[in-house]
Amino acid sequence: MAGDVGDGYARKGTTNPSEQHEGTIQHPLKDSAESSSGGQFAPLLIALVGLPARGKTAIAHSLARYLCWIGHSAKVFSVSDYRRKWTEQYDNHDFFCPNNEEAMELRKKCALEAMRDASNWIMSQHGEVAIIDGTNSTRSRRQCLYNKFHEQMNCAVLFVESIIDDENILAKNMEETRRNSPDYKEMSREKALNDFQLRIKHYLNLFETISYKHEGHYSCIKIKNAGDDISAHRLIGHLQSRILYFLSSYQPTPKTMYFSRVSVCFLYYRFGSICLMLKAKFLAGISTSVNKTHSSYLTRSQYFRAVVHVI
Ligand SMILES: Nc1ncnc2c1ncn2[C@@H]1O[C@H](COP(=O)(O)OP(=O)(O)O)[C@@H](O)[C@H]1O
Ligand SMILES: O=P(O)(O)OC[C@H]1O[C@@](CO)(OP(=O)(O)O)[C@@H](O)[C@@H]1O
Repeated sequence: MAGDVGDGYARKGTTNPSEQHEGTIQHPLKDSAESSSGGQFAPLLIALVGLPARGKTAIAHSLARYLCWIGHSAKVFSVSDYRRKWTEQYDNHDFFCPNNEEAMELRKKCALEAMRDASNWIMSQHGEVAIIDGTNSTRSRRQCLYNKFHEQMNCAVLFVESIIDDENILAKNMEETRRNSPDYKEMSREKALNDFQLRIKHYLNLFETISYKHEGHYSCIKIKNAGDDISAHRLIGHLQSRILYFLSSYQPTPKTMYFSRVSVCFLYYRFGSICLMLKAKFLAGISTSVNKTHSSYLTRSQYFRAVVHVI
């Protein structure tokens, strides 16, 4: 159906992405036999799947960093960014209630926009791996993604679902989302956690995990409880295997990075190598000292004490 974003929705607006791409679209790489069948050299669309607080955004960005690192152009299209573009400051969980028709329309519009931008990026900028970061929580939404990117554009499509049923991991993730999400920056901790719980409850009414019975033709990776378990289904080609390899060893632990500014004085010009040696020693000293004494975040004064200790 033209403009159908899944969930039985046909968009009425004028910038309907599927209107821009009537029929089959040819990617610049399509001439190769591999790409024409959505094979291993075709552009790849990765769609994250999962309830809120399942690590989708973190996975999407880590994957994009990894793919760029190994030489592929990769870009994340985050549905929540589109939502924030169209809405005022987030009010409360009612926005995610399936009975909230106005919000449902807007959410579908955002999903369509993310798809449109991802496909434009693939087509006009020769993007190789577009990653759609959204809940993609129903079978029909996934069908819509598949129709657009595989059937119409001949891209390979890979779904990556993150599942968490471990209460401790979930509680930790919810706390982190509460702390970092722009949605909750104006809310007290208690109110935000409560709201987030209700938001997840709304999703639970409609959410459908990827079912191999009904969706067995998709390429799919499922990650359970932050990597305790990982399974793959119908992966195609080298790139998807590398993605599986990356995700199998991916550990979502928070990392802290310390930056230190070291100035090189005029003596550098006269005693260059000695200065460089001192600089290296200084940096190594800071990191050893910091690692020895602090396993997590440092306060400003702890940091300066560590620096003074090294000097
Ligand atoms: N593979 C993973 N499984 C579970 N949790 C993860 C994973 N990767 C990251 N996380 C953690 O999940 C929390 C929420 O992450 P986020 O990416 O914002 O979730 P979502 O996009 O699903 O709402 C973060 O604390 C993040 O460190
Ligand atoms: O297609 P929908 O379900 O609206 O998904 C996008 C939504 O996912 C949410 C759900 O909480 O974030 P996220 O990707 O971080 O999990 C919302 O921020 C965002 O608007």
